[in-house]
Amino acid sequence: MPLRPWSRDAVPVATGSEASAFDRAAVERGVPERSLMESAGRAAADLAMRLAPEGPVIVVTGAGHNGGDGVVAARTLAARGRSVRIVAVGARPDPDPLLHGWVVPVRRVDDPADWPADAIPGSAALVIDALLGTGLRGEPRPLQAAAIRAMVAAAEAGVPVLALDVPSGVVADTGACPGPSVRASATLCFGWPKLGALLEPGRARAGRVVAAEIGFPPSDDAFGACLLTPAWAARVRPRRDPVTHKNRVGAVTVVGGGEGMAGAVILAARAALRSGAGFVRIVSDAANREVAQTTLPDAPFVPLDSLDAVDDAIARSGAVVFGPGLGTGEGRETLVERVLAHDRPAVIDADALNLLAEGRPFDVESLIAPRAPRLLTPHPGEMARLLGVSVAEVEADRPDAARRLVARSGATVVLKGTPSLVASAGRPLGLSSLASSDLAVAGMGDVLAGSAGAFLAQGAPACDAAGLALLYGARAAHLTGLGAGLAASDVPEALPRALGEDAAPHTDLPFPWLTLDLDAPR
Ligand SMILES: NC(=O)C1=CN([C@@H]2O[C@H](COP(=O)(O)OP(=O)(O)OC[C@H]3O[C@@H](n4cnc5c(N)ncnc54)[C@H](O)[C@@H]3O)[C@@H](O)[C@H]2O)[C@@H](O)CC1
Ligand SMILES: [K+]
Repeated sequence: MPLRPWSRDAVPVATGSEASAFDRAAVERGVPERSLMESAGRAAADLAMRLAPEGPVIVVTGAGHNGGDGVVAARTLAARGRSVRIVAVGARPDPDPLLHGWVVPVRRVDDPADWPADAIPGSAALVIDALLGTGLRGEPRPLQAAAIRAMVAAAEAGVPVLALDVPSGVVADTGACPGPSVRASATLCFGWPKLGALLEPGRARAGRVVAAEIGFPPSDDAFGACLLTPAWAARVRPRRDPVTHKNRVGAVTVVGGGEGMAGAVILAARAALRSGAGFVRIVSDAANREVAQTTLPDAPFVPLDSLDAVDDAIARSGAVVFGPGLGTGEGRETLVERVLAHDRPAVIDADALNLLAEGRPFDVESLIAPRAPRLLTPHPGEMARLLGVSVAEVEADRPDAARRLVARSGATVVLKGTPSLVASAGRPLGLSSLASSDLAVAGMGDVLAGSAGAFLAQGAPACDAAGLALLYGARAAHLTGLGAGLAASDVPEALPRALGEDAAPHTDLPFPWLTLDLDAPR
């Protein structure tokens, strides 16, 4: 199973506005706009020839620079002997100077009420969508909406669509689709992947996301987000010294599991062990002792009402995982106070978050300026409770919700979902590159919390621990080969294989300009 996505490291991700500001700054410092467009269009022609090695290509162009990229791609394909036609939507110069004198048939369409049915024939081998890029403002106007609908119809008839920079109709800042939007089989982003192609609903429209180096200056710290990839994980993950002992490689205490909820702590504890922790303790309801010790004899058991023993377990640990299956019944406040009084890196999950959301005994603001890193791992429902908003409001702007919880808590935040996000003060927003519907199964949150706890205990900063747990957990799930039949308890067993994989990320795209090759969502 080839390791995907391919990249050299984490990949900077630009919103449409950041990309436009960066474009302008590059041009102001003397980078010729035409040379950027030339590289963009030629990369598009390279990818088009790979996606459709033969047969006619239709390029749908708009009036802006996205359309210009499309004209360069059309001219390059024509110069390489391919049959290509432009469908020009809105004004472009005639003849277009970007054609460099090559003759490419152009069909102009100006009337939204009269979209020619044969403009995009079902016999086309590929449609290139160069209608709207980062310049889209508001809902596509009637003419552009008609062109988008024609491209959607072509996609539904089985013609592959290659979108340039962002599928037309998708807002490059947010992934929102205020009107009709193109369904691309692949999207080629110029310079950097656009945030809107990585966040839903834009992600589902973008298909495979490929990014190309086209001659921009370095982007150091210019953008607010980055894609966390397997190549990044392999670089930052903690590794054991050859000479060491069990307490030096990460001791974790998992605190959770009210009566009858032993499964959650066992999953988290097993995930911590399988993520490389050298010593894992379980603190849980006394009623769970037998099942915990039978299922996971490796982990010493401490009953959670023996508060002095709990203190002792935490004091001996490098990190705490607090909350899986905990329950929010009476008396839990004392435990919250006791556990969070420790100067220990902590993953705060599930019912520990629900207790904080109710201010029992204090709220997330009291976590600010902790002496040790805190990692909060809410799903959208828990996030909504913590912020006092609806789940719909969280889903409407997930990066904003994650950043707001960071501002309120001072902690690092993982907002689970597609994709899961990692937010931390002063760091770009991390997006997990390994989302899959296979992970939508009960107990995956417990596995994530346990795994993140293990990376924290091994010395990773909270944001790295979060990203590592997301990526290795998802990769482990993939390696099981169980698809939609995956159970959370399968994942810890596959974590060592994911962590031990020495395969380099793989791509079948042989282009020197390639900076990212990310599969379509499954
Ligand atoms: N400026 C640069 O340095 C580079 C820009 N590049 C390309 O340029 C694109 C951005 O170019 P532009 O800023 O010209 O913007 P676009 O080409 O994305 O869009 C602008 C055009 O869309 C129209 N438009 C905007 N909102 C609309 C709506 N709601 N309905 C219908 N039409 C609408 C505008 O009237 C204008 O004609 C990028 O996405 C990328 O493809 C690349 O060539 C790389 C270099
Ligand atoms: K486009």
